[in-house]
Amino acid sequence: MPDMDTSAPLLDVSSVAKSFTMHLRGGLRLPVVANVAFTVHPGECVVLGGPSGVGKSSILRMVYGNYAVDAGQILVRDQTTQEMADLATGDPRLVLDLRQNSIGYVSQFLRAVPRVSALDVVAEPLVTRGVERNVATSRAGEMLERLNLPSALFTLPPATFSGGEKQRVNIARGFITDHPILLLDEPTASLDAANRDVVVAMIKEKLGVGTAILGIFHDIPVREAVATRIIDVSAFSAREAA
Ligand SMILES: Nc1ncnc2c1ncn2[C@@H]1O[C@H](COP(=O)(O)OP(=O)(O)OP(=O)(O)O)[C@@H](O)[C@H]1O
Repeated sequence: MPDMDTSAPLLDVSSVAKSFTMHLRGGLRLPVVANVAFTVHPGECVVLGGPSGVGKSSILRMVYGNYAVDAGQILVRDQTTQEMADLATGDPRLVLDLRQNSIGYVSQFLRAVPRVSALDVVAEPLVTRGVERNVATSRAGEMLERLNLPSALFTLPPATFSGGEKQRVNIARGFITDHPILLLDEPTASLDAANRDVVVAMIKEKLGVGTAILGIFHDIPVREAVATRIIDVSAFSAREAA
């Protein structure tokens, strides 16, 4: 594998703009952000800050390829080739490849799949990467134990779990792989103090091994504990500029 160049960014966003078109409102265009530009280097935790509605989640979703961009580049270091690949203009296949190897995402809410146990939900990203199922399941169990999920829940589907239990399953699933870039959308929003501390420790471990993290953290103590840099997304607001 090529050496990791720690001075080079893993994520390089430039000139990104996004507006939403409201088709049910006669095609009204709602500008959200423009000229979004930042980089994230190995071992950095860059936090997107700023008031509600300013575009933080939209930026995270564009970086994961969930929202199309109107303009700009989202360069992601491809773990396989070590080249920068433009996720903003790439085809869906490139987006899926990057998600498999290079960029992970912990959304705010778990998308519960009926009848799949919590253990299997967490183990699945490892299994799809070729890890033997029993090894993946045992790793998943360790992650869930660390996050204090009662072991009686391990074999149950998370659909009926509490908000905080679902969120812990989601975090375990997002942290079980070693993607070099990790996107976190308020991973501690529904957690109690003890579990928040576990997640903060898990984030710091990721940073320690050179993972580049981009996240949204409304919880101020968590943000202060993990952020290496805070970007005020108001600076990219397309509404103020309009
Ligand atoms: N799919 C969508 N369709 C239309 N408008 C959207 C869509 N997603 C977001 N928006 C609008 O874009 C703006 C930015 O939303 P976004 O969720 O990115 O803000 P945020 O900074 O993450 O807010 P919060 O801190 O409240 O979560 C909001 O005005 C929102 O209504």
